[in-house]
Amino acid sequence: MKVGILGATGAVGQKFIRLLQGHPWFEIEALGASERSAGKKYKQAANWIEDVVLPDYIKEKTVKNCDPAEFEGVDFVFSGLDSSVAGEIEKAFAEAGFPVISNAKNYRQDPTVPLLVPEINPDHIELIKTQSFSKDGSGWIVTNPNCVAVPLSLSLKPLYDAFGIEALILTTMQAVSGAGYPGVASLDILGNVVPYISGEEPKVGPETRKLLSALNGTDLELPEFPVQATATRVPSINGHMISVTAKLENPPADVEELKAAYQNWKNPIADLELPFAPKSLYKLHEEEKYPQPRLHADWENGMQLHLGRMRKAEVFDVSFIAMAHNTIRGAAGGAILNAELLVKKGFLG
Ligand SMILES: NC(=O)C1=CN([C@@H]2O[C@H](COP(=O)(O)OP(=O)(O)OC[C@H]3O[C@@H](n4cnc5c(N)ncnc54)[C@H](OP(=O)(O)O)[C@@H]3O)[C@@H](O)[C@H]2O)C=CC1
Ligand SMILES: N[C@@H](CC(=O)OP(=O)(O)O)C(=O)O
Repeated sequence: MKVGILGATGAVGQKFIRLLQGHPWFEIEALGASERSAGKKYKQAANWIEDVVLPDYIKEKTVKNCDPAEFEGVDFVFSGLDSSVAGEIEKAFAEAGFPVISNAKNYRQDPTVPLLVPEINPDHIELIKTQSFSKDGSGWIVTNPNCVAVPLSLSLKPLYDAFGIEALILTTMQAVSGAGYPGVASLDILGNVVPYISGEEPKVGPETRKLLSALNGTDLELPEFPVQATATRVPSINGHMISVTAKLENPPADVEELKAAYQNWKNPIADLELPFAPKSLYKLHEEEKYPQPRLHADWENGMQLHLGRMRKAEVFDVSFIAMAHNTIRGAAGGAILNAELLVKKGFLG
């Protein structure tokens, strides 16, 4: 299938370009960005920050405006657009009949738009049928969650299914790549921790509850557990780490029962053979000093969810660490996996 990338010059857009090299189903046809970039060769428009060589055929592509009329012949688009413009542009593409698979936050809480992590809520893609962006239904939007909500929800899903969740307290340790490029000023982050990320904390609870909700007909039945989140920026490059403490409805008797919840959990996409799905979704680290972003974020091509420090908690019931690559599992890689699921389920192609 021929794909377009909106926001192709940005940090997430570049990750899409890198990850789509050699993809067995998807081929990059068109690259879009702002009017500052449109009309230039990609090599002139983008400041390439990936640590691989920029492919020749991408270097020489002319960047387009993010105008649906310029994307004729493209089967669907990935969006890594800045959220200040993603709302209008993604809507225009959906209205023009393009499926849009977005990283941006704008449509995540729209009740007709799936907020999708294939291993958690693949059934939510049915919501696409309730969308009315295009008259014939050919244009629609699917979003992937915030790069904290992805590892958090993946870490919670087996616990939610086995024990139920009553409340969460968590602190994030978010890598600098999450802030895009040039991102956080070096004088703020080198040898330092910044205890606040603007706009981050209010997204964590609502996105996690939407991901874990049950689809009843065309309605999502949202769980009600409260989430107390503190978002901090730390000087790691890739890999968002979260310290989670959970109050559960029916807590496990011991740590072994807690770990067994992950080992016994059935992954709903395990048999679909999606190219970007990690072979083993959960890596439960037994060493107390793991997981670590620098050592583990790239495992399984950046798509694995790392868990560690599983323990009974003195406050609430259980505590653990969750960690995943923020721009791969939490952004471009997650969006590619979403597209693969949508192909397999007959929504794309
Ligand atoms: N970084 C991360 O870890 C994550 C990011 N996201 C989300 O993904 C999106 C992109 O993030 P990131 O790549 O870091 O951001 P960047 O700022 O690096 O990139 C933004 C992109 O949007 C384009 N753009 C900006 N203004 C316009 C416009 N008026 N019209 C068309 N295109 C425009 C830019 O083009 P140009 O170069 O021409 O200005 C660029 O391609 C955001 O919504 C972000 O919240 C989601 C999850 C994780
Ligand atoms: N805010 C996140 C990245 C991000 O862009 O999030 P969102 O997709 O929810 O806007 C971070 O700083 O690490």
